[in-house]
Amino acid sequence: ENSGPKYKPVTEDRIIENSTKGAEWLTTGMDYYETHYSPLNKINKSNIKDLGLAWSYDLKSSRGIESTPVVANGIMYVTSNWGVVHAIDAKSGESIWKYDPEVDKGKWGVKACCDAVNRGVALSGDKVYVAAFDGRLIALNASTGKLVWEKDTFDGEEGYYTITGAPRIAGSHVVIGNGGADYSGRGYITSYNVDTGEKEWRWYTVPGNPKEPFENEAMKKAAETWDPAGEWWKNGGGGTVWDSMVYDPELDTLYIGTGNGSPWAAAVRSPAGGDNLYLGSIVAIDPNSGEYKWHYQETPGDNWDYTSVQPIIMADIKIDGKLRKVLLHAPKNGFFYVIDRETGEFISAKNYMDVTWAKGYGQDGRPIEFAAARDTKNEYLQIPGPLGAHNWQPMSYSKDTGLVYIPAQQIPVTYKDQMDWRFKDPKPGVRGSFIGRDEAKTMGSSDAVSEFGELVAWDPVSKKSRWRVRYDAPWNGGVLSTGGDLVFQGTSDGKFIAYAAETGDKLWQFDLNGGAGAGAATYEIDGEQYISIPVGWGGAYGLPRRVAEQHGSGTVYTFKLGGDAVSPGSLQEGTGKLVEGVDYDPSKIELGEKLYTSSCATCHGAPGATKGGALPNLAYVDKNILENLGIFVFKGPFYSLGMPDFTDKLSQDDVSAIKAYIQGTADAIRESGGKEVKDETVH
Ligand SMILES: O=C(O)c1cc(C(=O)O)c2c(n1)C(=O)C(=O)c1cc(C(=O)O)[nH]c1-2
Repeated sequence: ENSGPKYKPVTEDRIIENSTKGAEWLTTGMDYYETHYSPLNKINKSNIKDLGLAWSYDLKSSRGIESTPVVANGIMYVTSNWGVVHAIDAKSGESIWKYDPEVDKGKWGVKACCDAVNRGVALSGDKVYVAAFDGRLIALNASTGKLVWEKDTFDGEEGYYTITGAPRIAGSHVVIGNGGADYSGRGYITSYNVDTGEKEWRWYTVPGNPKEPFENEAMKKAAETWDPAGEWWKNGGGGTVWDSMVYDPELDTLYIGTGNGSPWAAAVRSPAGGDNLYLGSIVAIDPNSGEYKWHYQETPGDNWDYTSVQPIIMADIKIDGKLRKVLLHAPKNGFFYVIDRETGEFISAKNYMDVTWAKGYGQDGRPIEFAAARDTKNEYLQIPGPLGAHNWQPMSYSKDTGLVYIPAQQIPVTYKDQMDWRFKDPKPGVRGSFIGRDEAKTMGSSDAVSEFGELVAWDPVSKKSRWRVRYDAPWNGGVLSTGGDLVFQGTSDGKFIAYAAETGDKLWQFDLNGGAGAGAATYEIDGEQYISIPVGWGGAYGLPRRVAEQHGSGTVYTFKLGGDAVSPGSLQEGTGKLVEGVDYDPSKIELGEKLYTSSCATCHGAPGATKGGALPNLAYVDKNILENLGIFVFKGPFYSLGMPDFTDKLSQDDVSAIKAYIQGTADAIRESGGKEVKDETVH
């Protein structure tokens, strides 16, 4: 069937060998260390001005693209929404095959806390592995795209689980976690045999019912750090492993980052307090047995949606004159960690962005918190907010400069605990509760502090930044660093930029068809170096709002020296005109706002807050759509694209109230001369 050259199996030796050459990009983070760094240097400071588009490839998608391309045997593997895999000729940009797992989007879209995204594939042997949004781990023949095996990693217990992360290979095991901690859900990872797909082991990240036998010693220990009066176990407790895992073949250890608590408010989840292990932690696991080795908890007793799932990098660096095998980590909570990956020993933690929840870390590796950040009565200003000082966008560690390049941001919120909150008790006005979210916090915005983005060049040894580039807006893309002394980053305002790795001087820039999020990859074919970035605006911040004016179809842009391909255009999304003329009863606006907050805000944002992100802002839709809102809300024409069905949740009267709120807001904005409203619906 395969007409091309024979596919050379991807092995551990080959990944290790390639890490010093860089001709291929064999794991989502380049190699096992997941540095997002390549030694390739044909494209460098002296010739970067000649970098041009070699080819572009239309992913035919409209939501966030978050997958770093993986390149082996001249084939690039990129995923788009819901877990669709594209195999592309990495030199020409021609399609080789495409695999669509055909997720039932109407059924699963409602469970997307943060857009129906996918962060890429793993390669092993002659197979490529992807996890579909609906929980299936899928093995495909890497040269033909034919299905080899697939497993339901939810084992039929769907709840509110989804998968957005890339699987990782650890020896003969392929391991995958899931998302769902914002909707309850008990986090776990599962291992399958790479060849047969046979299930090998499962490791839960938080304990179950303390009255029942624990799965293992680690769960027993963990249960001592939760208050049983919190009844977290009835609904899950959180700790989902929805993004990073790294594998060290030398130590034969898998490192996972765990997610936030569910619900977010610690005082509701575990009233007597406690660290609530293993939330907000890095945990080392033996990939052969699935047994716990050690953990380090970055955010004890998470109270702020501070996931530790953000990309983990392995490095071997000198600290106090001694070469240490470490993990480098910049989770949501704003601190940069260096952890010994042999022992789990805490080496250092220092904030890389402003934080209002902790003053710093003690020698014991515990944060010194500010009391206000656990105030259960008063509203407080939380920095970082729930989208983090750094989210899933890959950071990069350059072996040449010794710096970590962090796509950082500040998105503050005001938080207030909802102490009377109950699991799965939908109420008008409780954000996201009609689509199953479990937060137990209300959120607002503050005029005292601003949102912005920053590219931070961080020295993990001196614990200081060497340079910073400031952006007006947050949610900028992942970072690639190269042996050409270059750092590449896509931005939320739709640029692809190259900086000098030592100084942060801007050297080159290219206009994209929309805001970028995914990290770039680089590889070499026939003596030429290529740099490739998949672009598609979305994700948690981008779903309801946008930064760039332009918004295009998901597109892979690939560059080379002297490239002169024609750049793809962008679509003009919507009219950009406030909706006008829908009849409504002004007395219903107040109820409408509450119902909107419970049902619509997570995905569509506040009406009029921006002109819309990957999904439309409802103050800017066509009059016909708002007039006929009921058609869309009850298993309507967008259901098959992932729009929830609000049957049994909203009545026709409720829909009228929501219409009144949207049209009323649009009218108010128009009357005020077009001033955008504040978005109180962050995350
Ligand atoms: O708690 C979870 O299980 C979970 C899952 C996900 C996800 O799977 O994408 C995100 C988050 N949390 C989250 O907190 C978050 O900020 C986030 C951003 C994104 C994204 O892709 O833009 N996903 C997620």
